[in-house]
Amino acid sequence: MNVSIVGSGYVGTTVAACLADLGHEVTTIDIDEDIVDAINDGEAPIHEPGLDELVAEHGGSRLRATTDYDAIRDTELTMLALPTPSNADGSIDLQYMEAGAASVGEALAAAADREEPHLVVTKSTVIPRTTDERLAPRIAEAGLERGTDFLVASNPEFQREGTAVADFLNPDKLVFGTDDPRATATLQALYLPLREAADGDVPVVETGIAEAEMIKYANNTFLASKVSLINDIGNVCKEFGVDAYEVAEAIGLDDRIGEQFLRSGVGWGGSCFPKDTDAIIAAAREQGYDPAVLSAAVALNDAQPERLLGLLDDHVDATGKRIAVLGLAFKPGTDDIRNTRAVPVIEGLQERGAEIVAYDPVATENMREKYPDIEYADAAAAALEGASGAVVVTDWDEFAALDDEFDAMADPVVVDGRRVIERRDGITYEGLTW
Ligand SMILES: NC(=O)C1=CN([C@@H]2O[C@H](COP(=O)(O)OP(=O)(O)OC[C@H]3O[C@@H](n4cnc5c(N)ncnc54)[C@H](O)[C@@H]3O)[C@@H](O)[C@H]2O)C=CC1
Ligand SMILES: O=C(O)[C@H]1O[C@H](OP(=O)(O)OP(=O)(O)OC[C@H]2O[C@@H](n3ccc(=O)[nH]c3=O)[C@H](O)[C@@H]2O)[C@H](O)[C@@H](O)[C@@H]1O
Repeated sequence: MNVSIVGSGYVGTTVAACLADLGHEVTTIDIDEDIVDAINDGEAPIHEPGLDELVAEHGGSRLRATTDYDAIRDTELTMLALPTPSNADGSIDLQYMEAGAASVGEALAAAADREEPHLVVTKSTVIPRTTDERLAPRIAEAGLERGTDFLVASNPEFQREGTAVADFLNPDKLVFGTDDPRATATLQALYLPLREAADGDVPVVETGIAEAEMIKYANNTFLASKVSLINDIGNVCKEFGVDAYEVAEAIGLDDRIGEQFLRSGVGWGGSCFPKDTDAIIAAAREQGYDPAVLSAAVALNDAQPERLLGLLDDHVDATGKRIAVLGLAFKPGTDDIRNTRAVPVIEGLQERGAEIVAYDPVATENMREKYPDIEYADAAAAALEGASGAVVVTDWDEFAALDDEFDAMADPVVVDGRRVIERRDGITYEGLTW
């Protein structure tokens, strides 16, 4: 199948490379010429395990990139994988989606007759009814008729950063939100090679467009709330001196609860959980409903970094003291610092007048751009040397191996926000929820 994908970022590039690997002819369209050149040269523009190999194999052949929207005319289906950031009030900013949809419409309108309507698929995460009410009208503006010239659908993406390729190729489910059997048939054909190559059966959810859009928010906000709930329970555990990780392991054995996403600590960050939770809360409020549990999940998440620092305060007055921050990325395996819990931790330490020395195996340069004035160490050991306290923000494996390095601290107080460090003799250890 000939496929085009508008927006060649984390999602667009991963999906494009995987679809090319499954045998489709794929063209990505991006306004960023560096991204376009990289893909055509066989180089992945972003870092994801397994992506370099796929782009090296298919880039410039079955996988191409361009800045020219006219390329979509030669394809049967266009996915929109454009950013959906937050406005200042947390609501969704649809400017990129609307601009992309309008450009797709213009490109399609300039083409001569086509036998079948072109399918435009919303891959990005958008509020229910966006595809119908905000995107389809922008496509039609160029003089096209929905149903005759084009169809729309929603096919949300559930891949995670750091495992995006593996997640896309072996998804827990595929969601096809459509209002026309021709759109469903096209999506079925698109994903047939994936389903044939996947390790097991891949359930397909055929549903309406708004339902598909909502499934994505429900998925992300459920997981974010699950982490907030275990953090809430973990905070209670801490009050009683109970180990929240032992509790989580036991409750995770109940199939109705499930063992995943029960790691309590300093909270959730990243490019999507915070933005998507804020966006669906804002959209619900606009409809006149205030989602109490989701709002509480956000409030609890916002409070965890200060609880972490409160435990540090119990042992050290950080004013004028050297404090090590171990981990800056929003989760291990990535250099992404978007909405990382390290930001409120750093700001809380700055308010206390601490002298911060930060370390992360890969995210230092990104954090340096945001906070150029704090000190960055090139190893965890160097960050700990002479420090009067250390806080652990990201669960990098390498922190679990730290041992003698704590001996070099001026005052060996370790407050662990991710349960990576074992309690041991010679350090004053506080776990956030254990
Ligand atoms: N990053 C992730 O792991 C996941 C993201 N999502 C959702 O997917 C959507 C896209 O996210 P990312 O891929 O992370 O964004 P991104 O920011 O990495 O990529 C977006 C790309 O669109 C390009 N672009 C912007 N305006 C354009 C235009 N008018 N025409 C052509 N290209 C344009 C940008 O240059 C950029 O390369 C969002 O809605 C996000 O919530 C969903 C699942 C996972
Ligand atoms: O919409 C998206 O962009 C994606 O958002 C998340 O993926 P991602 O943000 O890459 O990372 P996760 O592994 O979900 O972790 C999110 C945050 O939750 C935290 N977390 C996760 C699990 C846990 O048990 N405890 C916990 O604190 C992580 O440290 C991290 O800060 C979802 O898991 C994906 O399904 C979704 O496609």
